[in-house]
Amino acid sequence: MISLHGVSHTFGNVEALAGIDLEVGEHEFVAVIGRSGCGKSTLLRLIAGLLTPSEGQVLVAGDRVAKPRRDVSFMFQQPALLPWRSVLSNVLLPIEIFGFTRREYRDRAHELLDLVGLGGFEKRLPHELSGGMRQRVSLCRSLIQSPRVMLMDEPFSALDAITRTELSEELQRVQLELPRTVVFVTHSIDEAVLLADRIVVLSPRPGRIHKIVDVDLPRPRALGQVELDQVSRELRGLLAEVTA
Ligand SMILES: Nc1ncnc2c1ncn2[C@@H]1O[C@H](COP(=O)(O)OP(=O)(O)OP(=O)(O)O)[C@@H](O)[C@H]1O
Repeated sequence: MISLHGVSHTFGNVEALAGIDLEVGEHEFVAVIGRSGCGKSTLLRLIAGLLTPSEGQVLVAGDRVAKPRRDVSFMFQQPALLPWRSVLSNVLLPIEIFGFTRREYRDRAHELLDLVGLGGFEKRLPHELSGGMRQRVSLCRSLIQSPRVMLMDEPFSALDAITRTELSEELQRVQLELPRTVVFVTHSIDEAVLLADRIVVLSPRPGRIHKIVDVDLPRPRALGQVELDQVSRELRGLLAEVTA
C-alpha cells in the first residue's frame, strides 16, 4: 500500500532522512521509533504528500505521492479540534473539506463515536471534554472518510500515562474492527510493541533504517504481557546501539 524507494530529505543544509526503503502492506500497522530529531515526522509528512522528497519516490496504492490525498488521513499529537464546533461537527469536518455531503456520513460519525465510547457526547463542545476524549474525537475524524492509510504522529504523547494506555488499547480494538494501513510514530516502545506488526528503528540524523523488528504476537495484546516485554527489551537494545 505504501512504498518508499531510496527516499532522502534535506531541509536547507540539514539532512533529515537518508536512503529509506520501506514497504507497508495493506492493513499492516507499522510503528516508527528513534531518537528525537531523527526524521520520524519528516517520514510521515513525505508519505502524506505534505513534503516532496529531495531524492527517491513515495508511492501510495501504486501512485506517486505529489500532494495530500483524500484516502490518507493524518492524526497529530494535539487533537486540533475547532473549539466552536460540536463533537459531531468536528468529526464531520473532513467531509466538508472534501466536498462530500454531511448527511451521508452522519450515521458513520455516530458509529465511530460509539466505537470509542463517546456515544451521547455528539453535541458537546471540545472544551467540555477531557484530553483523552478530545483525542478520541480526533481519531474518529481521521477515520470518517474511511482512509486507506492513517498516518499518526505521536497521537497520545500529550496525554497522561493512564489515558495514554487506555487510548492505545482502544486503538488496538479499533484496528481489529476497522483494519487500516497505519504508520504510527511514537517515542513509546511499549506502545509500539502493543500495536505494531512491524517496528522500524531509525538511526539518529540523518534517519536511516537501522532495523525492522517483526512483532509476531497474537492479538489482542495487553501491556505488561511477558511476550511483549521480550520485544521491548530487544528494541531498547537496538535504540542503545544506534545512539551509542
Ligand atoms: N521545516 C523544517 N525546516 C528545517 N529543518 C527541519 C524542518 N522540519 C524538520 N527539520 C529538521 O529535520 C530533522 C528531523 O525532524 P523531524 O521533526 O522529522 O524529527 P522527529 O524524529 O520527528 O523528532 P521528534 O521525535 O522530536 O518529534 C530535525 O533536525 C529538524 O530540526
